[in-house]
Amino acid sequence: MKKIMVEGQVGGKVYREPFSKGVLSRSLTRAEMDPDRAYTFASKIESDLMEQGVKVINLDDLIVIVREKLRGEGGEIAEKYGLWKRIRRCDEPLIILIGGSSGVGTSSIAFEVANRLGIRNMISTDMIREVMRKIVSKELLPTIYESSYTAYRSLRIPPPPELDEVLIGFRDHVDTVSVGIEAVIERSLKEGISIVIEGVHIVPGFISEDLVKKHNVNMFVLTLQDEEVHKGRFYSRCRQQWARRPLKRYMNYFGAIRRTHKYFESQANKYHVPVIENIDVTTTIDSIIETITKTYGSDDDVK
Ligand SMILES: Nc1ncnc2c1ncn2[C@@H]1O[C@H](COP(=O)(O)OP(=O)(O)OP(=O)(O)O)[C@@H](O)[C@H]1O
Ligand SMILES: O=C(O)[C@@H](CO)OP(=O)(O)O
Repeated sequence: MKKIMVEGQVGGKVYREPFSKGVLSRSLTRAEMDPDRAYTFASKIESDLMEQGVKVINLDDLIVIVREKLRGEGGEIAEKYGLWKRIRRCDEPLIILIGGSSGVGTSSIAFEVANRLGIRNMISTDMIREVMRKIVSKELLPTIYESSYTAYRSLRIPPPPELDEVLIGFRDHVDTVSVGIEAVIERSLKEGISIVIEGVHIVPGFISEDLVKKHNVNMFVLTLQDEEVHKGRFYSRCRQQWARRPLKRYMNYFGAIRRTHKYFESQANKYHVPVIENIDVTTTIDSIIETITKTYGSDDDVK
């Protein structure tokens, strides 16, 4: 039996490729459909098209057929599938910035959001900091050789006693790493690459306004009001086999980390950045997706 061909366009050039149940089911699993059900659903789509004698189907028409069939099986997956498709087909890249004090869950949430939206690029600000450490000397920028919550220890000029030295150090540290973050955002925008950037250095007010005001650049701050829950996150992470960062260090500096946490909240409020209490992963993800959906419209907005 001859395969159905799917016809699309890339850069104005028409291409054709065989209909693949695997490709379609992967899109459906991103909309949180169970993998087995997704493959069965994709097989049904293929057999329906074959019964209708379809030889070539346009990609846009295929997406409409899938979405209509999903609506018949429950709206939530249809909506998530529609959002993902809109993001993938949008000309502009989606840049998502997820900040928050150490341990609130920025890495974990960033990974989940990237997966849900089918965004293949993700980078932590820790990694950006690591690169910057190779480029500048400790003498020139001593605070980036520290953690964000210990940067005060390397301030070249100790702050006046009336100021909070932890925050002065944190600001100096973040301000420097923000230069690297802006470079990643600018490159992503120039190359049209959607990306998720996460970490303690994503602080409202430290990244250029010209970048964060763009409608396809979305910043979020994660918080944890309950200090015991926050502490628990360090226990949970340090229990994981791959964890290399010592629990004792975070506990020793937990007071400083909480001061940066408070600073995140005040900066987010000052710059009107959405603050999400990261108690439950699914709720956090849904909250981020809901905000982004406003950028990309809902299913009904699409023709
Ligand atoms: N909503 C959540 N519910 C339960 N556990 C969570 C949640 N979010 C993250 N965690 C867990 O909390 C721990 C810390 O999360 P994560 O490493 O993402 O924090 P982080 O903010 O990236 O910390 P750092 O910036 O120091 O790397 C991990 O073990 C993670 O699995
Ligand atoms: O600087 C920090 O706050 C954390 C962020 O992950 O990095 P580290 O504790 O590994 O220095």
